[in-house]
Amino acid sequence: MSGVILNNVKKRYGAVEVIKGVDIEIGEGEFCVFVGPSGCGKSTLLRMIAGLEEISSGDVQIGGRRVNDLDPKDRGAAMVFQTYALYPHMDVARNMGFGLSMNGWPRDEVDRRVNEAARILQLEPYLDRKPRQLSGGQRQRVAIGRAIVRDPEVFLFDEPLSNLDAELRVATRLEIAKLHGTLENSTMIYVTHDQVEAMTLADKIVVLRDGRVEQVGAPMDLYETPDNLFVAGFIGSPKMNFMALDNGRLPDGTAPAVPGAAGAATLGVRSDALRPVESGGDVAGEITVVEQLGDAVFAHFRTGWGQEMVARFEPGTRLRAGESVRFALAGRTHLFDAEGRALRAAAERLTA
Ligand SMILES: Nc1ncnc2c1ncn2[C@@H]1O[C@H](COP(=O)(O)OP(=O)(O)OP(=O)(O)O)[C@@H](O)[C@H]1O
Repeated sequence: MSGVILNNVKKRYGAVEVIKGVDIEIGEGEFCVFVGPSGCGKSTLLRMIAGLEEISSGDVQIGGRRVNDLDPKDRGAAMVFQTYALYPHMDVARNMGFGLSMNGWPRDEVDRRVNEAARILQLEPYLDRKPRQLSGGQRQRVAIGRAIVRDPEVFLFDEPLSNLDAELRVATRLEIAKLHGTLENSTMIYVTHDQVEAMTLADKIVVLRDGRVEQVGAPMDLYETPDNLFVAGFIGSPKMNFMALDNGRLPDGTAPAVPGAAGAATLGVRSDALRPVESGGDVAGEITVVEQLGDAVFAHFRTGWGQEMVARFEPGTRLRAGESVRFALAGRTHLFDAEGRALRAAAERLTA
């Protein structure tokens, strides 16, 4: 039993409340990602689980035990930080085993665990190198190794990829996903502001905003059925297109073919749910920028009422800035009320 439960957790710095009552249940072996914009409280929440920040009120449980008053080292959690903070004068093996040695573990057991972590992370060829002789990705693997040797119930990752360049970020992300597969039953909590990392790694995503949970769910549930405008706009790339509705009509007076639109304040549609048409359709505009990505073409266009939107075209489609385009809504559409809450009943598939 190594799940993590947060029960009405709050954090105050003086008079300022930065975590405003958070309830989350993370099952044993689950990979849970906290995602949200800068300053929403992701790191604070993770540090409260780790024991690096005091909990102002509420409970944190790890493996069924309330850990609020336990020292970080007694919580069964190991944290991997954004800056790997390796000891520059120690080789890789010493860096990984140092914490255990300091806690009086026998040499044989430290060596055994370091070798096992090095095997899992494919660091065996580098065990006697110093950190300066490693790439950024290898250094981050050593930092992860330092957590693995402790054999924790819960791994806590605080933006571990943000110091790596784009290519290494993808490679290390895949390694972390594999690691989760290898270390069966170990629960992982991972903080990022990058929704692509969240979508690709998580079993469960917790979307945070301003110290509160906006929605919890599996990646595709959040993508397909966001609870509100914030989650709809945050999850998915490119961002969902939003159009204001007035009595079911778009700002240019068009009534889009969406059941239930009359009661909604905002219509949301992803770039792949806009089907190009020669005439008629629901939305028209002029292309401003064309992005050729190889496996897709994204056309950014400006509608007659001056709104920037984006549509996905098939690979190889030839488009130019300045061209006029028209689209029918041809896929899942999302409707939101004036408070930004999803109106679920109307969010149904259309075959326009
Ligand atoms: N020691 C502190 N004293 C006062 N306010 C703090 C302190 N530490 C963090 N905060 C505030 O708490 C809020 C949450 O910070 P936190 O670092 O958890 O956000 P985050 O979501 O991890 O952001 P980022 O993605 O930028 O790291 C922020 O508004 C921050 O300014």
